[in-house]
Amino acid sequence: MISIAILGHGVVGSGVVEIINNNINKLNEKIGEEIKIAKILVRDVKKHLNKVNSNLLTDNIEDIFSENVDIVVEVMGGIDPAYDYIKKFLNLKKHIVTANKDLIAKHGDELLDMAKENGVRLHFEASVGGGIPILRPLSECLSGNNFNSINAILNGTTNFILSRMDKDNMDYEEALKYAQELGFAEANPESDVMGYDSARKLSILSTIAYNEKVNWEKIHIQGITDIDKNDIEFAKKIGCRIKLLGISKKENGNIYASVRPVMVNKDSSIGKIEDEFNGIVLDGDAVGNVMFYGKGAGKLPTASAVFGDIVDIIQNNRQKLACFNKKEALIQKNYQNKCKWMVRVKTENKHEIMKELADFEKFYLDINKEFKNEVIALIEVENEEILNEKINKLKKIPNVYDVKSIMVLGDN
Ligand SMILES: NC(=O)C1=CN([C@@H]2O[C@H](COP(=O)(O)OP(=O)(O)OC[C@H]3O[C@@H](n4cnc5c(N)ncnc54)[C@H](OP(=O)(O)O)[C@@H]3O)[C@@H](O)[C@H]2O)C=CC1
Ligand SMILES: N[C@@H](CC=O)C(=O)O
Repeated sequence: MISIAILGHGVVGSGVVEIINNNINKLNEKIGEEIKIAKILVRDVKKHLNKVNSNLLTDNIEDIFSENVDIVVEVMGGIDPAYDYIKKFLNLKKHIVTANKDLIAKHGDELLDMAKENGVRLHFEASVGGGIPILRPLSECLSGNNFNSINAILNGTTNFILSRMDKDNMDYEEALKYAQELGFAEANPESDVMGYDSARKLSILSTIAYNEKVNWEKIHIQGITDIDKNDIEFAKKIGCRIKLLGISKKENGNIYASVRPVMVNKDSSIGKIEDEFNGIVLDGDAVGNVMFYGKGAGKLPTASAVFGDIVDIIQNNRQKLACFNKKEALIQKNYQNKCKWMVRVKTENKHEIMKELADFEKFYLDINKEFKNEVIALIEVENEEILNEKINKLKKIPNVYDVKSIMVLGDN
C-alpha cells in the first residue's frame, strides 16, 4: 500500500485528489499497487468541508510529519513554508512530487541534491507546461541532443488574456479576472502578468536542456501589462499575434534568455496557440525541431502531470535521479540576432520622428485615427543593442512622450 499526503487542496490539490480517486482501481490492476490518500494539508479546514475526502483534512503540518507516508505531494505554492516542509520530508526519506516552479527555479539544485543524498525522488513535471509532458521527455527521451534553442509559450494566464484581447476585444482587466476565475492564475497574478512565472519555467527548462544553471533572475523579463489594444491591432495589420514568449538560445558559449511579448505570425505553430494552452519548441542537434503542446494551466491538466509523477515514483522506485548542474551560465540579456521590431512613438513631433525612422533600410509607417499622435514603424536591426541606441535617440527628440518596442519574429 502506497500512502500519499497532499499539501494543498486548492485548484491543483483538489484535481490530484480527484484523479487519484478515479484511478485507484486501475492502478491496482495495472501496477499491482494500492494507493491511499493519508492526509491533506490546508490553511483553513472549514473552507474545504464540502469536498470529497474532507475527513483527511488537517491544518497542522505536524500531523503529516508524524504520519507514515511514502510520497508527499506539494501543491501549496510559494517558497515559505513549502521549502522548509520539503526539506524536512526529504530528510525523513519521503519522495516528493511538486508543481511549484517558484521553489524549483530557486532551490531546485539544493533540493535535488538532498533527494539524492536521502535516496528518494523529487519530481516536478507539472512545474513547467502544466499538463504537457515536457521535463521527462527533455531529460530522458531527448538526452542524446545538444540543444540550440527553446521558444515557448509557458504561461496559460497571459496567453489566455492575450487571446481574449485579440479575439473578443476583451479588455486586459476583464480577461485577467476571467483567467483567475478559471483557476489559471497564481495566488499573486503579478507572477503571471509581469512574466516572472514564464521566466522561472524557462530557467527550469534551460537548466535541464543546456546542463548549466540558468538563474531566472538574470533573464530579461518583460510582462504583458503594457500591451494595449493598439499593439494588438498593429500585430493584426502585419499578420501577427502577440504572445508572451520565453526564448533561450545557446550561442558561442553564452545563453541568451528572455521573456517578453513578441509578434509572431498568426499562422505559425506558436501563433496558433490560444487561451490557456502552452507550446514549447525545442531545437536539438539530433532531433531538429520538436514541439510540445497542451494545456499549460488548470485543475485537471496540472493534476494529470502530478499524478504521472506519483506513478513514476511507484513504478521506478530505484531509478537514479538527475541533479541540476550548479555551474552558472553566462546569460545574455540582449537579443543578438537580426530581427524586426515594432517601434511605437508617442509624439507631437511626427515629422521629425518619421525623418529619423526613414534612415532605416526597411520601415513601415501607419498613421491613422487609431494611432493619433503616434508613429509606428516596423524596423529591422542587426541586434538589440542597435535597437536600444535607436530608441534612446528617439527619446531625446523634443515632444516625444514615450517609445515602446515589441519584437517581431514572424514565423515560429
Ligand atoms: N493553477 C494552475 O493551473 C497551476 C498551478 N501550479 C502550481 O501548483 C501550486 C498550487 O497552485 P493552485 O492549486 O493553483 O493554488 P491554490 O491557491 O488554488 O491552492 C493552494 C492550496 O494550498 C493551501 N496552502 C497554501 N499555503 C498553505 C500553508 N502555508 N499551509 C497549509 N496549506 C496551505 C491552500 O489552503 P487554503 O485553501 O486553506 O487556503 C490551498 O488549499 C502552485 O505552486 C502553482 O504555481 C502549477 C501549474 C498549473
Ligand atoms: N499561473 C500559471 C499556472 C501554471 O503554471 C499559468 O497561468 O501558466
